[in-house]
Amino acid sequence: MTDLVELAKRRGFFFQSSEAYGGVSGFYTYGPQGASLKERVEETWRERFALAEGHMQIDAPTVMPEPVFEASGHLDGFDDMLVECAECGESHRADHLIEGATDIEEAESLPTDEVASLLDAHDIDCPSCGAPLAGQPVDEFNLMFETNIGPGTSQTGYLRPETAQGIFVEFPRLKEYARGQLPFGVTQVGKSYRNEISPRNALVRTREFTQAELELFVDPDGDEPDVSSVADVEVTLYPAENQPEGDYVETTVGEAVAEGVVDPWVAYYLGVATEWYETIGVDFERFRYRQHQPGERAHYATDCWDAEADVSAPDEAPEWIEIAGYAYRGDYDLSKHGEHGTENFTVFTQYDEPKTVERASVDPDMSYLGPEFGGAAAEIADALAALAERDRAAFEGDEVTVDVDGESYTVPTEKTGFEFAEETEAGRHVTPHVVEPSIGIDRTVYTVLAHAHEEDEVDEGERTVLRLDPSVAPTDVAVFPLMDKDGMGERAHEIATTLRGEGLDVTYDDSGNIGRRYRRQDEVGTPFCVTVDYESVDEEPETVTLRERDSTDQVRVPSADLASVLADLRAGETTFDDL
Ligand SMILES: Nc1ncnc2c1ncn2[C@@H]1O[C@H](COP(=O)(O)OP(=O)(O)OP(=O)(O)O)[C@@H](O)[C@H]1O
Repeated sequence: MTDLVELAKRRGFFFQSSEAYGGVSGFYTYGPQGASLKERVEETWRERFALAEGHMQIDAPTVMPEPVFEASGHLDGFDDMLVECAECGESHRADHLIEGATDIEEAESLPTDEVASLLDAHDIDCPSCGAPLAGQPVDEFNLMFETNIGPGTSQTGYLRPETAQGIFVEFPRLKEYARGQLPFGVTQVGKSYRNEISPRNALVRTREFTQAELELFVDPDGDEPDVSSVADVEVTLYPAENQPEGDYVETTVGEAVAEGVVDPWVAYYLGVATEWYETIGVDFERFRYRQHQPGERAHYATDCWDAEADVSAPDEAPEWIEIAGYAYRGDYDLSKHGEHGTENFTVFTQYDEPKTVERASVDPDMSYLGPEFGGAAAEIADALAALAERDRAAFEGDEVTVDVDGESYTVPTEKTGFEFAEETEAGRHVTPHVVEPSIGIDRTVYTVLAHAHEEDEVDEGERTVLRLDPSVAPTDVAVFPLMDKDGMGERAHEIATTLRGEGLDVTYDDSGNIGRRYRRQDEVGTPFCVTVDYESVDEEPETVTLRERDSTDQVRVPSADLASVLADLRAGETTFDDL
């Protein structure tokens, strides 16, 4: 990681923020190259996950009030295990220390006291100063950043730990925009915040990061998805039962669905995602979808697969990081907001044909039931309502008997308010289930850089090159005058301006010898360089040298054709060899 992080800093991809004040860990600034690369990765995501799929996009606030996170479960449960070193005061993820020192894979799912005993039993030391951590308490630490909304402490708010809540909370309005038709999808790209105990590995674990999330709302009793458009997409799967040592399964999305290996909705998005990862230049030799172990999944999720990338440097041991999660989340999110919020989080789905349904009901209150019913009137009313729904015949006699907490109560039937009717229903209210592709943009950017990063030999000697796909490279083309004299500088400026006018991102560089300039562009991943030389200014019609980054091959191209040649090369409609 260090070579890449050093290159990223030197060439303006990313660097630690606020270094003038000593820096603060877990916060990174994207420099000129990185900001552009990140923006392009986000843009390609939007094109594939929102525009091509016909989904909505929203942009919700990053601060949300406390009740949102009470409902979502983050306030109670969004914790990591913290152990602090008594010697140096550094904080560490206790579960990560256990995983590093033992065969235990998901220490996160163990109780804190057990993790504390494991720290003792395995004589685990502080990674920062080497002092023993034995005897130190392990605590649950909530990862949300808390803030006050408005002056005083009147209202507590939190920085959102995931963009998803902004979508769930607005569901009652969003469903109107979708005209109440399921399935429909809502996307959002934006910042999320987690007060990570131990931020590390540059962009991989930060305290402020960008997520791109899609929440697809589906009818749990509706049709299965049509995966035909991505059925042939090849995927490398690492199913739960094959972990940790077993084989990967090389298959297609279509086969994975046919064989029941992946939930069909999740599989559809693994297909969409794979197409997207290909466009941004992820190396599939170092990429897999790993299924969550049952104990690792959130209790409400029925299937979840993480996209994982190996971001190790060449010749180093693999270093797998999670870059995204693709999950079937059931109705958990909307049910919770339905229970806590004041709006309706269900959707009315219309049947193809109206249906006749039987409705049986009882008096919902029954507070008139006297002391002989032990003050259990409300519970008796509930039990009778449930009985009416499942067994209408129980109300045919003069009395009806129900059990409440092991006690039997007999109520005169006329007092139950039992009613029965047949009704015609046009549809029903359902709480949609959620299918969620949740992508970390920063980890994706990091993967794209790690997979593009190479050292190779060219005529001019050893070089560092980023073989970035032209669709995400921060600069489309660099324009150089061979020397800034004899009109070459002026022509190069004019050509740069013309190309900018065509919508290309162009760098102009006239400093240092030409070899050095090529090398600089190779290091930031610029796919093509144009050089204006003596031949260019002397000959009619004017030609320039076009150099390709990966092969370092050069051809002469008429200046007048440059914009269209570059457009074709970027779109993959022509190759450099064809020129
Ligand atoms: N601290 C972070 N820094 C950068 N990206 C993050 C961070 N936490 C989460 N992400 C990104 O958001 C995505 C979805 O978030 P999710 O809640 O599934 O992550 P997670 O499983 O908690 O990640 P981890 O287990 O690595 O903490 C992740 O796949 C990752 O790409």
